[in-house]
Amino acid sequence: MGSMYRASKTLKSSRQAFSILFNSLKSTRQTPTCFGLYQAYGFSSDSRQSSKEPTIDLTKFPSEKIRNFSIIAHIDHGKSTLADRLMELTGTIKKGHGQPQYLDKLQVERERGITVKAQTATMFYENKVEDQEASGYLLNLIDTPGHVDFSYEVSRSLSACQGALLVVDAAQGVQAQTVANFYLAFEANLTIVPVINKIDQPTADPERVKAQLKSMFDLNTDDVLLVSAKTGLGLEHVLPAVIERIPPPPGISDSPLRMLLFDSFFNEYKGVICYVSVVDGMLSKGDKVSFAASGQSYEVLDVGIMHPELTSTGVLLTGQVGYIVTGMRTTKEARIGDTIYRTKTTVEPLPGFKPVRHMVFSGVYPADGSDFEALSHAIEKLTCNDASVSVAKETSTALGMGFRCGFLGLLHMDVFHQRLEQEYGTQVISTIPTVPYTFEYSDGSKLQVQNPAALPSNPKYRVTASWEPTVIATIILPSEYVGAVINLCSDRRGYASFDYEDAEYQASDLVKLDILLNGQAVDALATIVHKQKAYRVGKELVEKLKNYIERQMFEVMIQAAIGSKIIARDTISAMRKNVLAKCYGGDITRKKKLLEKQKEGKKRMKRVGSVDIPHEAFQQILKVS
Ligand SMILES: Nc1nc2c(ncn2[C@@H]2O[C@H](COP(=O)(O)OP(=O)(O)OP(=O)(O)O)[C@@H](O)[C@H]2O)c(=O)[nH]1
Repeated sequence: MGSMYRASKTLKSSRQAFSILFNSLKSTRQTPTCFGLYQAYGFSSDSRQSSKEPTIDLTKFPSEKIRNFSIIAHIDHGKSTLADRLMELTGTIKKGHGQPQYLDKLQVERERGITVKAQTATMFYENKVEDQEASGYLLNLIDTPGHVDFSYEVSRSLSACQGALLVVDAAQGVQAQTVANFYLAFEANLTIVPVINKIDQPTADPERVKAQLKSMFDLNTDDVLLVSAKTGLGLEHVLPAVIERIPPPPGISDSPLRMLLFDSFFNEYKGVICYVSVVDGMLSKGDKVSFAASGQSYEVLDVGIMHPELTSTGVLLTGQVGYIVTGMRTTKEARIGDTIYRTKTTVEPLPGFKPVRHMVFSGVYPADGSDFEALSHAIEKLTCNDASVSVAKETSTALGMGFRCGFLGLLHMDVFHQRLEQEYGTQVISTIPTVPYTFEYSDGSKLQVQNPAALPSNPKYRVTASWEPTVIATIILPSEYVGAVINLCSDRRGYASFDYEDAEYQASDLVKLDILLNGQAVDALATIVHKQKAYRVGKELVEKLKNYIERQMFEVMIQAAIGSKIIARDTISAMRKNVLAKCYGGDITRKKKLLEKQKEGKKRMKRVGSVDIPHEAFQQILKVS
């Protein structure tokens, strides 16, 4: 790679423009299986049933013997592999455990080879300093996702840490998410330990990467650790550096208990499991605790650490990170960022987390309308493990009852759908993702729209102005590609796995594009587009729909319209389809089978007016750029 070029560019970008990236990221969907939740969330079969006495004595680890750190990096720079090696080195997992990237526990993570959930592991390590006796330390490691859509996971994880290993690929050097994650850690006042990984690669150039770290982040080149998480080279220096450079957690052990609820998940047997970091004081099993935001109180039924599976310890001390089980039944009671304290004491609540700003909204509907309740339960449980999704009920004439969900980006949205399928066996139809737009009418009123269907097609007052959100995007690339990337940016109105932050709304010429079937608008297919693109998008939508809608007993007219103006149209001619035609009136079982098959087929259809639309049509429309 040549010299680095760093461009900050305000990209007028509705996230629709990310669809190329999104499509390339869409994994091959596999037959949904209900993934073993115990495995996914680190319950060994032991910890499910046994009330074994804790064997780990955490009282041996006062704050000065604790280090809490995250591993942060750009995608694929080797965080999870490094986490594996550190866990092996400390005996937390066995060498050759047969499952690389151990902390990537979700099926979606293993299939896509990316981390989407931050995972914590507690390790015990004997640190030997020359001429001194070895001393035992408790190290909490949090492996974090690299993709920008999951940066909320990173920022929450950092709140439970005092330091971070900033991992950089020795060949690729500093990339967009290296920069973004560095600043997240820097702003959180964490001590940063730079680690150049993959030095075993033939194209590795650690000296160049060291120079980047110095020039971009002012990190001292002498402090940079050189490792290969693959071969184990240089790894022996990592944990001593963590202990030496990262400060212990600053809490006060004889102050009243204060804990931060930084993550949670739902377990069918135990209810909600809360991941906590003990800021002050200590907690024991049987204690009564209250949650500041929800106002609820509970008895602590189990308390322990992630070692790396949930392991009861009976206590958690100041500075430690672990889990608590309280018998909490509904996921709504666990509000991420909440402060937990001992009931009947008064404490200052912790600052919690910045509210999430959702970038992309889409409707999520059960593929079979009757599964609404199942979808509702699945979403409730999944959002317990992914607090960055917003959920509100909505109804569509075409798709029935469902939810409007807000996501941090298109990859996040896609992963959420995949988790619904894989972990809860729920098949969903999602509507075209949209960013939130604002419209102003001639009477001076303004409308914020997260769902294109909610925008009147023929409003009472004329639209006088419209705005779309923008981002400040940072693209890091070798200088020889600058021209090509700038062209790509202006053409796609925003593209790449770059980093971005919210900027203000900008005026933009937006219109609502309706899709009509035999004159009736399909609310689930409505979209808001730029006026100049409306004709092309309308034509594409009509063509795609034509390919997916089968011939029916009558003619079907497909139209794209802006208000009352039709901008594209096509027709599917009528066909009489009699499934029993080939039965010659004889075999009754065969007749029944065919009718059953037809009924099944109908179930996979959504009816708009008199027209049946297959589920696939809705899924495929997502792919329109
Ligand atoms: N050659 C070489 N490959 C490595 C090394 N460390 C990791 N890898 C490979 O790099 C790829 C990505 O590694 P991961 O550990 O999944 O990277 P990650 O940073 O956790 O990825 P995300 O969580 O998706 O951001 C895998 O194929 C690893 O086997 C290394 O030291 N040398």
